[in-house]
Amino acid sequence: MPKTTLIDCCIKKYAYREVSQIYQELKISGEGLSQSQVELMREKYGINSFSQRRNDTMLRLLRHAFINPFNIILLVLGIISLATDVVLVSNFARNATTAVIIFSMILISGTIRLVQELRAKNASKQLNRLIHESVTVRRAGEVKEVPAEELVVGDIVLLAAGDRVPADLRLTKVSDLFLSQAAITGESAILEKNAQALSYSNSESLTQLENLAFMATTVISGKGEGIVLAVGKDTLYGSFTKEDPDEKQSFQKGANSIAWVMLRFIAVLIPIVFILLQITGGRWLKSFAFALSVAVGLMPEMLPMVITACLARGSLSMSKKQTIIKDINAMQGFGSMDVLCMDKTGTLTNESILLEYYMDVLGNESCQVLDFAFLNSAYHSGVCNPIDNAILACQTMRGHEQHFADLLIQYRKEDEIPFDYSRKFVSTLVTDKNGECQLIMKGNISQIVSRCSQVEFHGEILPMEKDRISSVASVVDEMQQDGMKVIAVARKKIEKQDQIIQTDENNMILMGYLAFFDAPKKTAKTSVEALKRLKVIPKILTGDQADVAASICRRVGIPSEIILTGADLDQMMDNELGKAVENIHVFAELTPGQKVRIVSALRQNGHTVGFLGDGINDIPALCESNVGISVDTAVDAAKDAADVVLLQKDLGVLEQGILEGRKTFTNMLKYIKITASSNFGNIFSIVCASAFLPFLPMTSLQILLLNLLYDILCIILPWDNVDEEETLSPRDWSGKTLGRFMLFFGPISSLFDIVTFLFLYYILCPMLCGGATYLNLTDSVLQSQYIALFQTGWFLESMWTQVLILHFLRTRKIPFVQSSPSIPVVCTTFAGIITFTALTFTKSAGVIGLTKLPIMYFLFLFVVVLLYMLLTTVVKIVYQKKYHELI
Ligand SMILES: Nc1ncnc2c1ncn2[C@@H]1O[C@H](COP(=O)(O)OP(=O)(O)OP(=O)(O)O)[C@@H](O)[C@H]1O
Ligand SMILES: [Mg+2]
Repeated sequence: MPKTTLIDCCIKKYAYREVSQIYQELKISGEGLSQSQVELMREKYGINSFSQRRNDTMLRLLRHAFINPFNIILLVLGIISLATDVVLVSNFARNATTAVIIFSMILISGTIRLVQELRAKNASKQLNRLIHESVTVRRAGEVKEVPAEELVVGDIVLLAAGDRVPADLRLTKVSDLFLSQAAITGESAILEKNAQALSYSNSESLTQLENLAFMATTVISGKGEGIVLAVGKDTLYGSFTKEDPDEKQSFQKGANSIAWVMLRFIAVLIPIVFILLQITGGRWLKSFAFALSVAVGLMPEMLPMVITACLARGSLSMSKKQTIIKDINAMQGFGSMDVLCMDKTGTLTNESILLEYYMDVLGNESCQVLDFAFLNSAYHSGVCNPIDNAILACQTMRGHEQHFADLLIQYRKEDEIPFDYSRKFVSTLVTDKNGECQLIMKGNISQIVSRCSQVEFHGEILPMEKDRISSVASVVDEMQQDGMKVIAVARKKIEKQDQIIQTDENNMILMGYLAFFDAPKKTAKTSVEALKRLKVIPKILTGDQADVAASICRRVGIPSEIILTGADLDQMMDNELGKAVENIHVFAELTPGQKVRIVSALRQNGHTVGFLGDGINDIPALCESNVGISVDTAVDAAKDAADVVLLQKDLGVLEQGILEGRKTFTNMLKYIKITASSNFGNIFSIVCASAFLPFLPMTSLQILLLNLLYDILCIILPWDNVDEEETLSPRDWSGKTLGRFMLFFGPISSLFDIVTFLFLYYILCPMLCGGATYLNLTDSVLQSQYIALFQTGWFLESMWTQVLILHFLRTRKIPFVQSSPSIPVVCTTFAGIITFTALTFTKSAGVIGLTKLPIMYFLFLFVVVLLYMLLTTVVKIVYQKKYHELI
C-alpha cells in the first residue's frame, strides 16, 4: 500500500470518533500524559522528527564518516595488499605493514570525519536552542512549553493564532479556529475547523475533514486544542518530505557539479595510467592498485568533511553576529545570494506603527470610526499584527480608558472571519445590549469600498456617489503618498444571527478611514546602501498600497519610479514577468501567492534569492526562496519555514551575516580549487612518469599517505582569514570555474615535478648508487635504494609544493606581504612540512619505502620551490586579468 494511503487509514478513523472514545483507545485523559506515559508513547510511536530514531542518527553519522568512496578504495587496496603481501606469499616473506597502514588510514580519516560531524551537529543543536520555537501542551494537568521534537502521540496540544501545527491532530476544542493548509494542499484558501465527530462518508479526502489539523499547516486565527495522532514521518506532511530533508537542492547541485568535474578527469586519466603501466610491463594487480590510488589521489576526499567544518564554524561565528542558521546547508545561499526580497513593515520601517488619524469619509476626525475599528480589532483572534496593535493602543489613551472598556461591555462578539491576505480585510459580528447586530469590516481600501453601497457622514446614511468617492480618494491619496498606511472601516446592521455568512459582506456602509504612521527606520537607508555595496540587490515585496511603498522606498534609496502591483502582475505571462522582475525593485499590493511568483521568476532568471519576512503571508515565499530569512519576533510558522533566523530584525545584522557567509564560502572554495588543481598536477606528472620510468614514481601507499597528510592539514582552512575583496560580491557555488582553475595551475606543478624527476633520475640517484642510472644497475639492493631515493625525492617535493601553494593561491595579493593567513593556518602548515620532512630521516620511514636524502637534494628543492612560487605568481596575475577572480 502506498504510504499516503496507509496514513490516510490510520488517521481518518479518528475523525469519526467521539473524543471520549479516542481517550479510551489511547488510554489517555483530557489532563494530558504523565511523564511515564510520554516515555511509553515515545517508545511505541517514535519521536516527532524526520530523522526517525535518536540512536539511528549516530549510526548515520558513523556510516557517513566511514562509508565513502575514499575509504572503499582504501579497503580494496588493503585487501589487495593483504592478498599479495600476506596470503599469497610464503611464511618467510610475509609483511603486513602496508595493509596495517592502509587500515589505520581508514580509521584515521573516518574518525576525523566523525569528530567534525559530531561537532557540527552539536553546534547546530546549540544554535537552535537560541531560537524560541516550542509547542504548548498540557501534560499531567499542567500547561507547558516543550520543543516540538519532544511531542508524542497522545499529547494534548494547544493552538493559537500564528502557530504552526506541530503534528497531526484530532481537534477536541475550537474557538473560531481557521487554518491555512497551503503547506500540504497548495490551496491558499483558509478553512474553518471544528471539533465535532463527523458522520462517516467515504467521499471526503483526508485534508477536507474539519476536525483534523495536519502538521505544517498554519493557524490563521482563533484557538484550539487537539490530541496528537501521528508524529514525525508518520504524519501526512512527513509522507511528502524527502528522506533527507536537511539537504538543500542548490547546495547538492553545486557539490554534484564539482564531483562531476573531478570524475571526468578521473575517467580520462586513470585508464591512461593503467594502460601505460601495462605497456611498460607492470604487473596487473600492482598496476590496478596504483591506478586506483591515483584515482583516490585526485578526489578531494575530505571535501564533505572540510565543508561541514567550514559550515559549522561559519554558523557559529554568524550566531555571534545575531544570525542563527537553522539549516546549516543554507549557508551557501548566504554566500551566493545576489537578490534580497523583503517585506516593508519591520524591515525598512519600524516594527510598530502608530495610529495617527481616524476620520470620516471626508477626512474630519471621527471617534465613531475609531470605536468601530476598535471593536473589530479587539474581537479578532488572528495573529498579532502591527495594525491591530496600533488600534488597540488607543485603550491606553489618557482619559479614554473607561470609554473603551465600556465599549467591550456594551458590544459582545458573535463571530468573525479572520484577516486573510487574499481578501485583505477582517469582518467581526457584534451585538449590542439591545440585541442589535452589527457587522464591522476593516481592511484594504479598495476591497472595502467595493463592498460598500452607502456612506455615513455626520450621522446620515447617503448613497455612494462617484464624485464623493473621488473627493475622498484625494484625502487618502495624499496621506499614502506621504508614506502613511491607510485602511477603511465599514459597518452594517443585520438581522440577529450568530454567524457571518459571506454574502452578508455586501452593501456595507463606508464609515471612514484610519491612517497609520509607518516611519522608516533610522538605519534603513545606510543598510540599503550597504546591501548595494555588497552587490545584493534589494527588492521590496509588500502587501501594502503602492503609494505607501513608493514613499518609503524613495526615502531609503530604493528606486521606485516603476512599481508593479499585484493586479499588474496577474496580467503578465511568466516570460514577461521574468523580464519585469529584473528592472523593477518595488512590488506592492501583493497577495502571498504573488510574492511566490516574483521569487520564483527571479530564481528562474538564475539569481540566488533571499527572502526576508515575518508574517503568515510571507511563508510561501520563504519556502520558495533559496534562503528564507525570518526574525525571532516573527510568528512561529514563519520562523519554522525559514532557514535563517535573525535575532534582531535589522538589515544591519543581515549585512554582517552575508559577509560571514561569503567568508565561509570562500574558505570552502579555497580548499576545493587548490586541492583539486594540485592533485590534478600530481596526477598529470604521474601519467608522464609512468610513460618513461621503469618503476612507479611513488607507491600507491605513498600517494594515499601524502593525500591524507595534506587533507589533515587542510582541516585548519575553515579558520583562515579571508581578504576583503573576496567578500565584496556574491560567490558562485558550482564546478563551472573549477575546471579552468585546474587547467591553469595544475600543469605548473607538473612542470616542476618533471624537472624534479629528471634531476632525481639522472643526477641525484646515480650519484648515490654507484654512478649508473636505474636500467644500468644490476644489483637489486642498489636498485631498490635507487627507487627509494627517487620516491622520497618526489614525495617531499610534492608535499612541499602542495602545502606552500596553498599560501600563494589563497589570496589574489602577495602572500604574507599584502595578505597574511591566520596564525593557526601558518603554524599548522609549516609544522606539517617540517614534521613530514623529518619523518623521512627516521627509521620507520623505511616501512613506507622512504629514505634519508642528502643536503644537496634540499638545496635543489629550495630552488625548485622558489621558481614554482614565482611562476605561479605570474600565472596568477594572468589568470586574474583574464577572469577577474581567483578563487
Ligand atoms: N489587521 C488588519 N486589519 C485589516 N486590514 C489589514 C490588517 N492587516 C493588513 N491589512 C490590510 O492588508 C494590506 C496588506 O497587509 P500588510 O501591509 O500587512 O502586508 P505585508 O505584505 O505584510 O506588508 P509589509 O511589507 O508592510 O509587511 C494592508 O495594506 C491593509 O490594507
Ligand atoms: Mg508583513
